[in-house]
Amino acid sequence: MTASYPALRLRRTRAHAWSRALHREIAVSPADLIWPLFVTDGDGVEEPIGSLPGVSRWCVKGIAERAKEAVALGIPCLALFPNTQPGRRDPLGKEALNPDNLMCRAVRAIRDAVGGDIGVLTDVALDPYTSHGQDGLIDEAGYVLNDATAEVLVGQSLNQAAAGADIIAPSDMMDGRVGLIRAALEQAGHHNLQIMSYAAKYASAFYGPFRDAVGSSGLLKGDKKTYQMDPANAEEALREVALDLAEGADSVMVKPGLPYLDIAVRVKQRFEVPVFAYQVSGEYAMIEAAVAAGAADRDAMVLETLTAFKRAGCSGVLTYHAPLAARLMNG
Ligand SMILES: NCC(=O)CCC(=O)O
Ligand SMILES: [Mg+2]
Repeated sequence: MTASYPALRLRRTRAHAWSRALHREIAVSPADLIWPLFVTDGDGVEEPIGSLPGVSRWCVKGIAERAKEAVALGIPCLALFPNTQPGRRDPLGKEALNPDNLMCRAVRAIRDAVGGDIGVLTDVALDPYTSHGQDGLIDEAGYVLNDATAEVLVGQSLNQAAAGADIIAPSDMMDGRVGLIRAALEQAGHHNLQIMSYAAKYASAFYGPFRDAVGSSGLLKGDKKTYQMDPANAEEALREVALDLAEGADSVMVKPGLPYLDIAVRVKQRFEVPVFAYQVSGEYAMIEAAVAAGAADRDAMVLETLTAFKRAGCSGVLTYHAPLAARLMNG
């Protein structure tokens, strides 16, 4: 039984800042953020990414500096993505298995710089390493092979684990790979290594700037619709999540973010497990374009979108705005 107007006036609790603070249902903090970073070769290199204004690729040393910055800001985790040199890309993505590849060097540099003060999430998929830009191995027709790819992903995961990764994050959408990776990690003694699976990753138009950032956009022919999900499907996302949890994922991700908040809500309500969202490159670029057009207040928009993820039930958000957001939250 609830009162009705005028006994009930919902504006009463909104009348003062102190009261709004008192009645706020959720809060966002730097601890909710995962900061994605792009790694490139060289020494003292910072390469701005045209389609992601304000975001750069950093050399390994630069990544170590960003790790120190993240620790100072209270950001608990970094996500790494390599921009592999063209000469090191091949149809099989073999560079993913190189213990001295960009990703592994960056993990070790972060460890040297800040020890265990920050978590390092490493992306598992072959698109930054293949000469065709697909996330896995392809047949003559260009179809991405599931089981052959999953085998390479296991090797890639073990390679990242050996370098010191804290969270293995398979983003490839092959069936069955979480179980295979989990079994291999257990067998290798990595009992506490987390898996955050990109469980519901959609074949989205919002990934364009990311492909520029890792250098795969010019290589990719066709699309990724035979493995990433159809944006029309929600029930299928719940099946994807159920499968990855059964195979040993510790947490699951929904990607992209804002256009798929309904998926995040349904996953959280159904499974009651840690859910993360990836506010992807195209979402970042939309905010920056709106700001550049004089149509938006960046700080307010960034904080509002992060609040929305938290309200939807997400434990955290991968966002390129992480350092800005942390600064704003820290006041
Ligand atoms: N596997 C990571 C991504 O595909 C990121 C996409 C984006 O930020 O657009
Ligand atoms: Mg799946």
